[in-house]
Amino acid sequence: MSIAVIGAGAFGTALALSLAGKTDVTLWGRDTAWAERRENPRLPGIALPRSLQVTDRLDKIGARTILLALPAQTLGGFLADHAARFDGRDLVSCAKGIDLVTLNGPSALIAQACPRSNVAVLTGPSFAADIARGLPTALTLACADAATAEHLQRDLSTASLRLYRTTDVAGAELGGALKNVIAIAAGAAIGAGFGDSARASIVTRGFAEMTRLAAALGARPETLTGLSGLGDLVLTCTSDQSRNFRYGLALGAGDDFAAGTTVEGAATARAVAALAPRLGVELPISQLVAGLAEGRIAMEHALDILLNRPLKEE
Ligand SMILES: NC(=O)c1ccc[n+]([C@@H]2O[C@H](COP(=O)([O-])OP(=O)(O)OC[C@H]3O[C@@H](n4cnc5c(N)ncnc54)[C@H](O)[C@@H]3O)[C@@H](O)[C@H]2O)c1
Ligand SMILES: O=P(O)(O)OC[C@H](O)CO
Repeated sequence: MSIAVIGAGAFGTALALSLAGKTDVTLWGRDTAWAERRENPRLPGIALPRSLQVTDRLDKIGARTILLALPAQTLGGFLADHAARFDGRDLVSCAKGIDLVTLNGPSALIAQACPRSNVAVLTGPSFAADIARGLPTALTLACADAATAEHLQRDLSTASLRLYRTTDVAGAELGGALKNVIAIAAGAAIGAGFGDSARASIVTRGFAEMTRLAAALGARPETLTGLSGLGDLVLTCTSDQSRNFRYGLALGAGDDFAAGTTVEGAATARAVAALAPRLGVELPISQLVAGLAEGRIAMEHALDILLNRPLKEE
C-alpha cells in the first residue's frame, strides 16, 4: 500500500507524517524548499522523518490512494489543472469548506472532476499539531461506497489516529465546513467581551443551524451529532489553536489578523449565506458571520441583530 498527500500545509504534512510510520507516503507541495531541513514552517518544531518523501512534482505521485489536503477555495482551481492525473484512484478530501464559486463541497468538486474515482472525506476534531505529535485523535472517514470506506478506514488508521466510518458523505463534510463558520462567531463573542454564556448560546444555536442546513442538503441528522459535526464544533469553538476561532477573536476585539492565514469559515460563511435563501432555511448566525467577514456589518451592530430577532420556540 502507498499513499500520497496533496498539499503540504499544516494538515497535509501532519497526516503524511502520521501515516509515514505505517506505510510508504509521498507528500506533494507546490513549494517544498523547506524539505531538506525536514521541518515545514507551517508545522514548526516538528521533525519529519527521512522515510517521508516530499516532492513538488506531481508526476512522482503514483499512489492508489490520494489525500487532498488543500484549502477548500483552492481545490477547484487545482482540479481544473490536474484532475486527469488522479481520475480512477481513491481520492480522500481533507478540506473543510464550501466552494464559493459552485456552492458545492470539496467531495462534489472532486467527484465531478474525477468521475472514475471513489471519493471519500476525512474530517473531525483534529489540530494538525496534535496529529503530528502523535496525540490521540478520532476522525470520521466518509465514503458512499461501503467497501471503499472500510478499506480506507483500515489504511488511514494509525496507532494514534482512530477512524470511524460512515456512508453519509454530505453529513460528514458539512459538519466540518459549517463548524468553522460558527467558530468565527464564537471567537467574535469572546473577542467582544460578551462572555462564556454568550459563547455557549452561539455554539448551541449554531449547531441547530448546522443541522438545519445539512438536512436541507441531504445529510443524516445523526451524523451531525458525531465527531465531524458536534465534536469538531466543540473543539473549534473552545480552543485558541483554531484559526477560525482566533479570526473571530480578532473581529470581536477590532484587532488585525495575519493575512494569508487559512480561515476556511470566512468564505464558507459567504457560501452558506448564498445557499440559505435558495434552500429556504434560516441561518442567522452564519449570515451574520458572512456580513462581518465581508465588512458589510460592523461588530457593534452584531449583538443587536441577533438579540432583536422575533422570540420563538427553541
Ligand atoms: N491545520 C489543521 O489543524 C487542520 C485540521 C483539519 C483540517 N484542516 C483542513 O485542511 C485544509 C488545509 O488546511 P491547512 O491547515 O493545511 O492550511 P495551511 O494554511 O497550513 O496550508 C495550505 C497549503 O496549501 C497550499 N496551497 C494553497 N493554494 C494552493 C494551490 N492552488 N495549489 C497548491 N497548493 C496550494 C499552500 O502552499 C499551503 O502549503 C483546510 O481545509 C483545513 O480546514 C486543517
Ligand atoms: O485551525 P482551524 O480553525 O482551521 O481548525 C482546524 C481543524 O479543523 C480543527 O478540527
